[in-house]
Amino acid sequence: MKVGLVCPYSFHRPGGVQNHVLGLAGWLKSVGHQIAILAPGFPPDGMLADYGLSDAEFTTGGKAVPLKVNESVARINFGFGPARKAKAWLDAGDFDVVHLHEPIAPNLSLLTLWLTDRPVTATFHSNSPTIKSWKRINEMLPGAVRRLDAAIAVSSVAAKVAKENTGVVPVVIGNGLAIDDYELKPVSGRWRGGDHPRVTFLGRYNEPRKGFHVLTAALPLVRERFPDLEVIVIGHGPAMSIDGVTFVGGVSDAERNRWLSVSDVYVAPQTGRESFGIVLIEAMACGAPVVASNLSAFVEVLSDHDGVIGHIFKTGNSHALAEAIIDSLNEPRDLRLLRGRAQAASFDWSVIGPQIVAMYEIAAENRYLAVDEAKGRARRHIT
Ligand SMILES: Nc1nc2c(ncn2[C@@H]2O[C@H](COP(=O)(O)OP(=O)(O)O[C@H]3O[C@H](CO)[C@@H](O)[C@H](O)[C@@H]3O)[C@@H](O)[C@H]2O)c(=O)[nH]1
Repeated sequence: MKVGLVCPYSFHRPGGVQNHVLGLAGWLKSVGHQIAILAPGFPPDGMLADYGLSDAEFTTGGKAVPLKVNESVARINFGFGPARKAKAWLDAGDFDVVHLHEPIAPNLSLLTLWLTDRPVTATFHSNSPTIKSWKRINEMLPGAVRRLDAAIAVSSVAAKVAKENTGVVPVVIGNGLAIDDYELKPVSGRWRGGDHPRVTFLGRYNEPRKGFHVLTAALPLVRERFPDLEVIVIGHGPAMSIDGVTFVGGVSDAERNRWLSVSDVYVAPQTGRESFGIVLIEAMACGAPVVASNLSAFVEVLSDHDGVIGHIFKTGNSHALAEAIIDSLNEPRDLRLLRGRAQAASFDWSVIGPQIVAMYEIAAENRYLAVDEAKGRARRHIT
């Protein structure tokens, strides 16, 4: 199958949707499909190669501009320039299916949706309260969302938001990861990475919704019990200095996984609007015990047949977070290692990828039926 994937967010840095598109493209290619990616920005050196992709498989949709949305900064683009690029990419790609991500906002995915006559599958990633302007765009331009041939959401909460914003009822298929890229180190001593406990935070620490402030406020309480606690912060953001906290910056995926594999607790203190929580899966893949806020997407991702893996604390409450970290540090390090790893493996691309391909097949069938029906209507109109 020739698959064209569109990501509306700039590829200049890692992000949940970007990584999902890259991972999916890499897996599709590995099982024999032809892929092409269209997204704003330019991927940094090595980013495509890390996923087994070549430079020729990426086309830039132009420069992105930062826009405040969903308590985050989205780097997206829209307008005639990106539309021209999308049209040229569609013409050159001659795709069997076009897979758009987040095509409900004014962005490159929505432009591509307007421009293509091919079967379209969409994935909804967002968990933001209904955005009135988006809802209005979808009501004003019913051809846009109704044009989708198949729809996916990454979690139940993302499906609910998609339905509220567009009326579409998507099938839930989570984010994927390549489990073999994540290192699972055996536990040999009291602590996973040396002679003292280590807590790790991962993500855009300057974005309030990622909840880094909830963690920093919890640290003094945790240190009363574990004075030698080391705190590692992985992620892009402005220079910051906090006593006892090491900012390692934006690191490669391999380096990120290495830190996670020597962490005694991975803390996810996000305060809301998470649609899935790929970071939890990544941490569990590396064997890190998880302490996470009580967000519905997080609880869904952390739940296996025996209940919730790790510790959930009251969202935004630093005291509850401190207690959860202490409880987690007091448990044997290997308690949930294999259970977390098994949960992460259930999101391996070998599991998630075929479900997405099935949605491509549904999109092709639905498109065929829609075109056939339109032809029938035209014939009835003529006779
Ligand atoms: N290598 C590396 N990876 C990083 C770094 N910082 C973040 N990442 C990676 O970037 C990805 C996104 O992380 P988040 O910050 O948690 O997600 P988001 O961009 O807000 O994504 C949204 O969509 C995702 C996909 O559906 C959701 O999973 C997520 O909950 C959220 O709603 C994860 O794979 C994470 O490991 C870094 O410095 N280095």
